[in-house]
Amino acid sequence: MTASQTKPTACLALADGTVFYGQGFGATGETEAELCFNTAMSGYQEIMTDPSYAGQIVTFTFPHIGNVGVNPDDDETADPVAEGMVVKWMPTQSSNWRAVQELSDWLAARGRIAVGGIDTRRLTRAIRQQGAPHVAMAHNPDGVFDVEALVAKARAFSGLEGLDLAKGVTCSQSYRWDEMRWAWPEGYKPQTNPKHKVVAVDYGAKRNILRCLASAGCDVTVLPASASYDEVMAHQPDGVFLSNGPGDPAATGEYAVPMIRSLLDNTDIPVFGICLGHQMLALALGARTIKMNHGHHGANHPVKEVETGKVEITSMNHGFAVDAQTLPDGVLETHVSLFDGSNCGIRMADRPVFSVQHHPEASPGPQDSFYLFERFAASMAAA
Ligand SMILES: NC(=O)CC[C@H](N)C(=O)O
Repeated sequence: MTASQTKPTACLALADGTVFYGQGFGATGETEAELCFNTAMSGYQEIMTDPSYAGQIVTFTFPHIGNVGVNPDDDETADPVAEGMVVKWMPTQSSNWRAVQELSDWLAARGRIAVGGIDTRRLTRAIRQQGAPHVAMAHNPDGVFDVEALVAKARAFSGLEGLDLAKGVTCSQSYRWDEMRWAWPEGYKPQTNPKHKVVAVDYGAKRNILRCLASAGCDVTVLPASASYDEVMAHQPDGVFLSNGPGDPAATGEYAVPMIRSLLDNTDIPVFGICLGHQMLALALGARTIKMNHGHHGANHPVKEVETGKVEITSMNHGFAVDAQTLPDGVLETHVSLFDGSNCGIRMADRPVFSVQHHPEASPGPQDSFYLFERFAASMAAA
């Protein structure tokens, strides 16, 4: 029997009333969220555990999801933070020497709903056309759904605009990070003696970003998102790192921006930001952020470094973007997306203060962007 002939056990309702039926896996129950699509062909576990996906359900355009199972090493944080997943084919039994659990059991243990047997191509077209929709999703083994109630739930979902979700995924206390990357760009020598004291502000940091900082020679102390200027400076950092994270940058900026502004006004220490951290820095410098239609979520996004003309293939996950038109004098646009020309990087013209929209830590994805960590380390060495 194909999935379409089997009695549906999961239902996905879009706010416009479109309904998709499929086979549920993972946890049972209901959830509502914004729906996005991710085009990466690998890394589903890293995607599901990327804290930046809080408040979102991910549609995977690659059809074979779950086939390599899950393992504890690939988590970007302790639990999945994406609300749920939508896939084309039901996961088959996993086959990989690293797998310790099936995707479905892993999701069930973590309370995350998934649906398979969905026409993800049709769904992706709908997301592109209407912009990331608000949806409600239910998994019920009895196959009984109150579709009208689900559509109403989807309509009632507030959306991500105005939501500070970083406070829900940041660490509760400061901690040290010293684990290194496991794989290296060709010819790269890991820095085993940390030289630079770095405070990493955690808006929802992925572990592999912290590993990359450690591998570039940073002695990393991670602080909660709400850390004040005084709390940051108490660590006497050589540099400050601003992490990725979920939700609307303008909302998180309400408390993050004053800290970053104080840092820029009162010190000349290097600052490096990634994704939400990039947006925080841009806001602190006086630029604005905007909601994108359907965002960028994938592992093959070409980004051009303006100064060199060099193109890097990057990993992306963002639904908001820095509006390059609003960058003030003295702040340069350093990187642009070759998909749609949107801003992917900035730097202050006269100081080692810079940030990028993409995820240069390469998990998942290639290693083209690792130079950014080395650039941050070099700017601290030069300071
Ligand atoms: N990965 C991120 O840090 C995402 C940043 C922000 N939440 C956005 O959606 O644009």
